Amino acid sequence: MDDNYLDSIFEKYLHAKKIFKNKEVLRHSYTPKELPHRREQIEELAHILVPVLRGETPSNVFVYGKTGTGKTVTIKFVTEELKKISHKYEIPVDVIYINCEIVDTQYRVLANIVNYFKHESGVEVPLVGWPTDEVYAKLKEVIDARERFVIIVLDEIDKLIKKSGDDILYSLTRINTELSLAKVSIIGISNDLKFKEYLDARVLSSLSEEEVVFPPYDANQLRDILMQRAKDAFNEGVLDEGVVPLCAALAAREHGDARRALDLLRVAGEIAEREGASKVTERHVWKAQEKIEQDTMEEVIKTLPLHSKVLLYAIVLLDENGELPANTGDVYSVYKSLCDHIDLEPLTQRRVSDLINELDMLGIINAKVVSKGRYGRTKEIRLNVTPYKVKNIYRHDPQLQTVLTISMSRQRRLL
Ligand SMILES: Nc1ncnc2c1ncn2[C@@H]1O[C@H](COP(=O)(O)OP(=O)(O)OP(=O)(O)O)[C@@H](O)[C@H]1O
Repeated sequence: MDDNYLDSIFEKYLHAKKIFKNKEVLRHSYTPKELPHRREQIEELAHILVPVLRGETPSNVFVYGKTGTGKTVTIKFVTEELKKISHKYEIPVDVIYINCEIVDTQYRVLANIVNYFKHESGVEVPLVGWPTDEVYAKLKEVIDARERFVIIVLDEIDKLIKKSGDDILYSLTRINTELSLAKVSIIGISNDLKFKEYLDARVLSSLSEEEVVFPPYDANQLRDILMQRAKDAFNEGVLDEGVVPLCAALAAREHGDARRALDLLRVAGEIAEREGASKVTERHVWKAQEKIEQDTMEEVIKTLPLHSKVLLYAIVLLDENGELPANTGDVYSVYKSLCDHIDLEPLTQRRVSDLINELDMLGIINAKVVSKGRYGRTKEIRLNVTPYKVKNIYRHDPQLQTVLTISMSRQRRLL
């Protein structure tokens, strides 16, 4: 390789203006000192929690809003402030934050709460193994060891309820009647309002004694949020004027998601940095948008349930064979042959039709209903991603190994 060529690359990066001052500021885990456009929600939450400072139990709260509307960051911000001020008033407050996407069973939630106090109580519940009743009994014992307020934040509470039912909420929302010293309140956070349908009426009414709604941000609000973070994240003068407004406008179009807006800004900066550019421009934002969309789609395809994966693979085979658009019946028969091939009990055609709608909603395929005159209506199914891409994503998927090893000629015979 030409030495001069490498030299010039090193020179280019060495002399490139540094884009980021502190990239951490743009990460999801960073809690900013100010939260523009969340004043109303902060005040509502403070109003709900203030009884703590008077020695009274605050109501349970249900917090609802679409993804990226600042629910988690606002709750963390308000509970941190509450801890500070209650310290001043010498009122012991513990805030236990649990992400139910990760901690998604009744046992694990209870164990997490007990283990939060392990330094004080000396009790540590193992990840599995104890009878749930025993963990619950231990939880009451450690919490009630002294007078205090315990606020349990259950983030993504819908995931927990869908997986493990609402028994846990039934116990936790009633726990105060079984305690003599401590007082417990629950803050449940969700971006899926429909999950309330899964709750028993009594559980629902005690969980949502209070409700705080987080509306999506509009483009102007996102712009303020980005401006405030950009100040600390980027070096002065490196952001072209149109960059922040474009990130804000693109994220507003998506449903006002601040996380998406921050990702766009960060990825645009990273792309500019990699190019050795001295400024982040709108072109970098468009590239960032493309990259994020690709990454998201990949993740969605990777994490589909098994039957949807097999179904998608059937559509890929039809595409490779030049047989798209196909109707539900055609897709079903290839799906069924693939299931037989890997010893998987096929779902009914009706259920598969639902899965087709889901893949359509996720944007992976396009299923358009077309009228066939007096023969009724049918769906025309097309693939929205390249077959190569799907195959590449599934190449290392252990669940699909048997399907992937079907030879080309065999695949043709399945069709
Ligand atoms: N008003 C705001 N000011 C500054 N940053 C914000 C604001 N709102 C949201 N953010 C930032 O946007 C990102 C997403 O926010 P957060 O995680 O709180 O959203 P969420 O509503 O809990 O979303 P999800 O339901 O997907 O968990 C975080 O990085 C957060 O710091």
